[in-house]
Amino acid sequence: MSAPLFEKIALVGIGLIGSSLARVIRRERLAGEIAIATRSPATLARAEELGLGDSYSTEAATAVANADLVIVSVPVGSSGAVAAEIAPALKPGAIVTDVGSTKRSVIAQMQPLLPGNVHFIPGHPLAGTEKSGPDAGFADLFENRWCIFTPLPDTDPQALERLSEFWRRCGANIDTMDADHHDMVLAIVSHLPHIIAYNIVGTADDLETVTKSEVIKYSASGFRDFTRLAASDPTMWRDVCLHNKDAILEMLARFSEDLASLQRAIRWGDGEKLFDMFTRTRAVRRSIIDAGQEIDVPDFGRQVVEHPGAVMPAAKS
Ligand SMILES: NC(=O)C1=CN([C@@H]2O[C@H](COP(=O)(O)OP(=O)(O)OC[C@H]3O[C@@H](n4cnc5c(N)ncnc54)[C@H](O)[C@@H]3O)[C@@H](O)[C@H]2O)C=CC1
Ligand SMILES: O=C(O)C(=O)Cc1ccc(O)cc1
Repeated sequence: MSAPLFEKIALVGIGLIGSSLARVIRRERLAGEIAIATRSPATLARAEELGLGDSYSTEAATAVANADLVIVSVPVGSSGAVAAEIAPALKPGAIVTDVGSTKRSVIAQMQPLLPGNVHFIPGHPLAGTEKSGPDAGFADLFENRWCIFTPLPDTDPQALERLSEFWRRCGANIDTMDADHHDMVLAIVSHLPHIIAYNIVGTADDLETVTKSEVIKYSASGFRDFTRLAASDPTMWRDVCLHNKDAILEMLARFSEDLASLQRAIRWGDGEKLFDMFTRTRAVRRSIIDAGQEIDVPDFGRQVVEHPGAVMPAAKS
């Protein structure tokens, strides 16, 4: 049997993403040892019950000691606190990465605190569900999904290749881009859809006295799709909104302008404009499906994977 890719992997945070990693690392034998740390004793106990690792601690510093690869999978607003905790305990030469949904803020929080003798490579697997916690993870989560790295100017190519190989063995396809570009692309393909979902479900909930329980009774599949996204973890999405503020506000401004234009077309009975727009958007979905980007999502029908290249607005000049 060949040697594992890493002697010891430490997982800091063992929710949906951390526990999916634990499961695929075990299945693919990517580590000689899996050390798990998470802040909450109840979550840690559950991870142990599920047998996700080989050692367990509420102290991140304990888990990362002697680890060759450290993967931080916590809400992006906690990245700095985790970096401060692990910094003194990291092994020289270790690779430290994260999975956060925003990259500029994570880099700003972590990089200044990490020692210069480790390889910090920010990452983001574009794979997830609306669920959270250690029970929600599954080993196939990253299968045929993108993992984006936003390397820093001095990132060691060999460390990047080693981390890329790790994610490929987890089933992912690799892409690299700079952090600002990542944050803008993700704002439109992932952050705005969630914000729009939270908003529409909130509006429907506010109308509940008018509609009585009809929102639940008659919820057609369109509304149900929004409720799935709007059921996503509140802490995680609060942090995404606060930590990708600029890009999200820019995309929201564009979105609001386009919505006003749609509103005007409806008010003035401009059927041609509505038809043309709906025809254009139908083609976007077609091209995503043709690119092989449609996947199964556990217990919720079909979902279209966000692909960074698909709907990028023109760059600001
Ligand atoms: N949920 C999703 O679909 C995806 C999430 N992400 C990113 O992955 C990261 C983790 O998300 P999930 O696994 O979904 O969240 P989760 O809520 O399922 O798990 C978060 C874990 O972090 C732990 N934690 C929180 N603060 C901590 C701290 N200071 N020290 C140690 N542990 C701490 C929690 O106890 C929990 O185990 C987030 O940054 C999120 O943006 C990335 C891709 C998809
Ligand atoms: O559940 C869904 O549809 C998602 O879009 C999951 C997701 C959430 C956050 C990410 O940064 C990446 C993927």
